[in-house]
Amino acid sequence: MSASPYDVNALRHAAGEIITNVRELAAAGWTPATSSNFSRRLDERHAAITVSGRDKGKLTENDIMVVDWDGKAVGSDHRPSAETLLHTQLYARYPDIGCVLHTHSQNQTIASRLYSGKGVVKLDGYELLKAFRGNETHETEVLVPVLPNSQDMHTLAAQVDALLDRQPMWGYLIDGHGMYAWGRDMPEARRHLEAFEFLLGCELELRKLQR
Ligand SMILES: CSC[C@@H](O)[C@@H](O)C(=O)COP(=O)(O)O
Ligand SMILES: [Zn+2]
Repeated sequence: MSASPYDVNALRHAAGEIITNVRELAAAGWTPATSSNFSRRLDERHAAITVSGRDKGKLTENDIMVVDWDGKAVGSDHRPSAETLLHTQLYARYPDIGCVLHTHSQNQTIASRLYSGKGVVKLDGYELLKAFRGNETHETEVLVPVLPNSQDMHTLAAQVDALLDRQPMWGYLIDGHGMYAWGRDMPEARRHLEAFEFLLGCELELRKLQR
């Protein structure tokens, strides 16, 4: 029997981490109707990612599989997330990225609709901006790009790459779709995702009050 191309213990650990964290994100209502997908880097060529179409609130080890940077399944007959390329492009580009989270919360979806014309949500002056790695003061701004939605992941991935060529970022919105956020590991990716969610919620509430 040939050896596995990835560390099976690393997979087990990554799967446990995804399952625990995603259960909490799902309980918050951020993964409705089987939407959303989640991944964790295993090594310099492989990531653990959710199987396509599964109920993200009820994940088990069977719902997590391995892919390479081309988005191809490794050692599994399951179909990886339809949006696998949006995860693997980040791992391939940044060796220090260890976790990518994609959710469909109501705040993320509504903000993506409201700001798709501008193509960006500007977050500035919030203390919570310090939740993003590298920020040490509220006196800064974080720009959250809003990309047009597409069912063609190569098109979306090319747009993300073009953005990353211009500016460092920890996440983006897709119009009418949801949010991608990432970090060096699960706690950091989750902190970034939660900060985006909170701050987008603030912007939406402010818009209502300012009407
Ligand atoms: C159930 S509609 C949402 C999907 O089209 C997609 O955007 C999504 O987030 C989940 O796709 P999946 O293939 O399960 O990873
Ligand atoms: Zn999605």
